[in-house]
Amino acid sequence: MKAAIIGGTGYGAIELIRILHKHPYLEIGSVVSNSQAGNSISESYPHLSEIIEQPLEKFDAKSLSEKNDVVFLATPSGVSSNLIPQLMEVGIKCIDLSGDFRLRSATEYESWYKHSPADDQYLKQATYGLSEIYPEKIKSAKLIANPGCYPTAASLGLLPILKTSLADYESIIIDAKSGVSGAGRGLSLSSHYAEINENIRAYKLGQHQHIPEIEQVLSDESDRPITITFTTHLVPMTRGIMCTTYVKLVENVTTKEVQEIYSEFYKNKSFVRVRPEGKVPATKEVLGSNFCDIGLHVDTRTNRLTIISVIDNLVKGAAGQAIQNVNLMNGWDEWTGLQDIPLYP
Ligand SMILES: NC(=O)C1=CN([C@@H]2O[C@H](COP(=O)(O)OP(=O)(O)OC[C@H]3O[C@@H](n4cnc5c(N)ncnc54)[C@H](OP(=O)(O)O)[C@@H]3O)[C@@H](O)[C@H]2O)C=CC1
Ligand SMILES: CC(=O)N[C@@H](CCC(=O)OP(=O)(O)O)C(=O)O
Repeated sequence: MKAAIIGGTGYGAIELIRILHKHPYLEIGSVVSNSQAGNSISESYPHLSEIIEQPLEKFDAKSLSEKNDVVFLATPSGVSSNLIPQLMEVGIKCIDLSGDFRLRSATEYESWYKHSPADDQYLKQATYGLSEIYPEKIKSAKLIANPGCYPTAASLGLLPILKTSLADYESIIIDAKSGVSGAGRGLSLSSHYAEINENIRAYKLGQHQHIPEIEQVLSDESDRPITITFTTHLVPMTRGIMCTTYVKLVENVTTKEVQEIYSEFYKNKSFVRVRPEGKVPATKEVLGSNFCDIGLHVDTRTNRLTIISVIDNLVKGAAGQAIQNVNLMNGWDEWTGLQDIPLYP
């Protein structure tokens, strides 16, 4: 089968290309670039020279659907809400890496994303692609809203405890850190070397666009409205997200008992690794891979659970999970094309 990628010279697209290069059943059919059509991808990314000399194309929904079986959109927020209706009209399946189809409520787009939502009829057709939680819905989906990077790490870390009666649902605090590639390839003052090197900065306090996304999935899965305190930090590394999440417990339980709940919850999920008691993961332990690693600690003095969840923002947080979803949609093994062990050190 063939895949088209839109947003061709962005980081999400380049990560899709890296994974698809090794995928046995899915090859790159088209790469669309707004800014570089007519050039080869290796002109923008010399590390691909003589490996992938894909010519970059202009967007044309009909021609993409004739040459490809699936389209990945790795475009900035506000772009795929216009492109996906055109692609769905010509009958091609879409996986959107942006946030344009993740929220169900159109009004939330105006307040959190500051742009108009996609047409309601298309919003309604989107399946939220958190692979470990919604595999059955993903299998039959025509449009996948691939989860955001922070929501992937935060939700996978929180859901097992929220599915028990042990959590105080009003007590959730997520302290999140991301490497700079999370902001994409575009230049900005905050990712300027002198601004981020040897520096840590909290940003978008109380305003991050991932707040409603995380609240939506947590509320859906625990059958009650959940609100969170969520603070993001930019840290001086290239890739990686760590969410340090705090939840008050309403009963006395030990770390070992919570660890067993998590191991049971993820027992058949290849990409979520729950660390044994006393061990917590670091971002480098998932670098370049599709893993989400989770470590747990119950402070018996405060009866508070600390959850550490780490992912590579460009793999499990974007391109890797998108490929995992296409694997599910086609009945292929979830691991297909995603077998890489993390790059270490
Ligand atoms: N970086 C990350 O870790 C994650 C990113 N995401 C989301 O995935 C999407 C892609 O992210 P990322 O690749 O990092 O972003 P980048 O900024 O690196 O790339 C986006 C690409 O989209 C294309 N583009 C820019 N403006 C337009 C436009 N107006 N119309 C059409 N295409 C345009 C450009 O490529 P070209 O000119 O070649 O078309 C650009 O390079 C974003 O929505 C992002 O929020 C989600 C999870 C994690
Ligand atoms: C480090 C950094 O800036 N990260 C970005 C992640 C954005 C992202 O992935 O965007 P969507 O999920 O909304 O598509 C941010 O915090 O806005």
